[in-house]
Amino acid sequence: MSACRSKDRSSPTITVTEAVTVQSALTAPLSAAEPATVRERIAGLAREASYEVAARDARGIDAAIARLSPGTLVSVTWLPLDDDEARVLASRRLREAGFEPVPHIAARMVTSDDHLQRLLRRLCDEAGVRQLLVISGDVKQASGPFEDSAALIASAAFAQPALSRIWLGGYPEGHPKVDHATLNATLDAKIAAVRALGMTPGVITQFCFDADPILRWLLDFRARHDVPVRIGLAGPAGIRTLLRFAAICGVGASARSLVTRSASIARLLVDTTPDPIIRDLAETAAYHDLQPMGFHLFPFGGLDRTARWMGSVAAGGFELRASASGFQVTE
Ligand SMILES: NC(=O)C1=CN([C@@H]2O[C@H](COP(=O)(O)OP(=O)(O)OC[C@H]3O[C@@H](n4cnc5c(N)ncnc54)[C@H](O)[C@@H]3O)[C@@H](O)[C@H]2O)C=CC1
Ligand SMILES: Nc1nc(=O)c2c([nH]1)NC[C@@H]1CN(c3ccc(C(=O)N[C@@H](CCC(=O)O)C(=O)O)cc3)CN21
Repeated sequence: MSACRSKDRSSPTITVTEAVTVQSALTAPLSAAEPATVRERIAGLAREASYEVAARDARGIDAAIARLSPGTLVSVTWLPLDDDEARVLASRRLREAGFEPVPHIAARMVTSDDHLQRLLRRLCDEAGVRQLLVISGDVKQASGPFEDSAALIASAAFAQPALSRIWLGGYPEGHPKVDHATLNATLDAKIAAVRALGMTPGVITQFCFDADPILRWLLDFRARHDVPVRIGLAGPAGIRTLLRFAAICGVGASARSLVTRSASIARLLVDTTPDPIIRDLAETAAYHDLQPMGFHLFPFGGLDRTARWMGSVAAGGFELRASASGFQVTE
């Protein structure tokens, strides 16, 4: 499919024919012979899963070490109340246990050039960090010279020889404070800037509770870039927890659909897993062209529980049950 092969061309537009072809492929049902393909895709995305943990979440880091395969990418969330010591220690523990730590750097919360230089040096030298995720940070005003992720990438301190891959944020449902055009333009510019430094870009998408915006976002992104994309999903958690985090993180419409989908009040007491999203993603006829690399799990219900659940999905420990609306994935 040509929309995907047009690697990183400068124009973000795709032709109407390409758009229509991919659009119908997104929604086209798979033929009867394809549950095996769906199963294979789901297990593949689960095997490639990465996880997020808060720097001070010692239990989450313990669970990562106990449950995940060495080499797994574990990103370390930048929370405003954490200090650099906690960020370096979390990454170091993960590296020493054989994982690939990916600390987040929130541009607006870095106080000076010197702060960035010291933090990046420590992460690379003391914690063996080779990959970072850069974001602006959820504050109105920058506390130092870095207004957004692009400013971090452009800084002198960023050119650490140890850094090989830089992850950027993708927003399938947009962002409450930043319009679509700006998100796309800044993402394209960041990808180019990362490449200009000789580093490899990648995208991790914001969690979302509906496959449709994810597929549409990927379709649009693939028309411009051949860059690895990890699909952000919230791990299994109670619906109240998911709604609370959705509000904190500015995840809108799909979170409201979570409530609609929970038909009875009793459902509020049951954990919500991203099963239907996973199924919808894997059933997409355009799957091959959209090239998702793997899932990125935000384990709001705890890393241990999320890792156990993903592990069982990766091992094929789920059933694909034909139903009126498609296949049900159950543990
Ligand atoms: N994806 C994730 O896991 C996380 C995302 N975020 C937030 O998502 C937002 C999206 O941008 P990034 O991926 O960081 O890309 P970015 O740093 O390239 O910012 C994209 C554009 O949005 C503007 N912008 C960023 N935050 C803003 C805000 N709060 N209000 C108004 N304009 C803003 C920036 O100046 C820039 O022009 C940021 O506010 C970021 O802090 C925060 C924490 C985690
Ligand atoms: N726009 C935006 N802002 C964010 O802060 C944000 C996103 N997006 N996308 C997802 C990540 C993941 N985030 C988080 C935030 C908090 C914890 C966390 O574990 N916090 C507390 C518990 C807080 C609670 O339960 O209320 C902790 O113990 O560290 C984890 C991931 C924040 N994130």
